[in-house]
Amino acid sequence: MAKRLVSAGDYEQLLSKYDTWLFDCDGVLWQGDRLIDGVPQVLDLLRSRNKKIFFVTNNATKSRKNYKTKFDKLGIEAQVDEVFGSAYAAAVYISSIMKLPKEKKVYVIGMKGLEEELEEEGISHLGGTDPADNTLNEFHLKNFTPDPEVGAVLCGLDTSVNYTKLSKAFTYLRRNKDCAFLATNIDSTYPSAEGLLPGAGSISAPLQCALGRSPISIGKPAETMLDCIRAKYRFDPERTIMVGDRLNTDIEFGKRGSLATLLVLTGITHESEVVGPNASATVPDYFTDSLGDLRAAIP
Ligand SMILES: O=C(O)[C@H](O)[C@H](O)COP(=O)(O)O
Ligand SMILES: [Mg+2]
Repeated sequence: MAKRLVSAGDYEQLLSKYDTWLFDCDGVLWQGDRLIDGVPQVLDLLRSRNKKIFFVTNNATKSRKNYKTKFDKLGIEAQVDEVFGSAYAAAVYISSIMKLPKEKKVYVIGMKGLEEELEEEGISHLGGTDPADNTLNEFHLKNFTPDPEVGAVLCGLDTSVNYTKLSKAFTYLRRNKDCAFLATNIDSTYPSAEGLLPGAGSISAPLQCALGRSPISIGKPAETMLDCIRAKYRFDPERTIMVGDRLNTDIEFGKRGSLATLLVLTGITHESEVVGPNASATVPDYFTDSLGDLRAAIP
């Protein structure tokens, strides 16, 4: 049963109980570029109490460096090394887990930040922001010569997705059974400042439909990102809490990592999915309306 946090005492108890705080970004810190009220003050409070903070986002449109720029612009103290995004996790997965040979390439449906993380890991890529792929011209197979070195297709949130990119990715995957089908994440929707939009899962879904096969999804709830944090930092899972807005990614991710979980209602999930007759089977340990509520614990 999820415990709703209501009093200053409830928030103070959370602060005392957990030393490491993992924050989802979209729907928790912000909606699009609109900062959620009280977030900077709560993060400052945690830092003043010497808490370790990490940002763990499935949003693959930005690299860790891009996120540092966004944090700076929004007036939130954050270091690049505290940011773990699904773009970074995908690059690490391809280089260190899949061990894609260096001569092989990745066909990308995604944005600049994803390409930057692949480049940081020394992974060759094509597609993505290439102007030749970002066209609304008709696509004809007779005009397409697939690159024989493509060994994986990687799909992330791409606000410029089109038939050419989907057709090239489809052709790579259909013609080469050894070509890996990867997704940075499969979130169905994206919580923009003005409301929900199709998420990364809705970008790879057409390929899933056309191919009859699902991608390997690297972001939350998969443990890849937690493995990336574990590879760099030591933390006690019993004194670590994951704060998120989506039950089937953030809260499931926390549970799989044996972390405590706090759900906030400023993103995807509604209270009726947490308590009552229609509650989801994936129940957080705690929930509250907004991360900003923790200001109540500020002396
Ligand atoms: O569609 C997506 O990629 C996601 O909605 C998204 O961007 C989630 O980001 P997060 O909530 O993990 O920060
Ligand atoms: Mg979120």
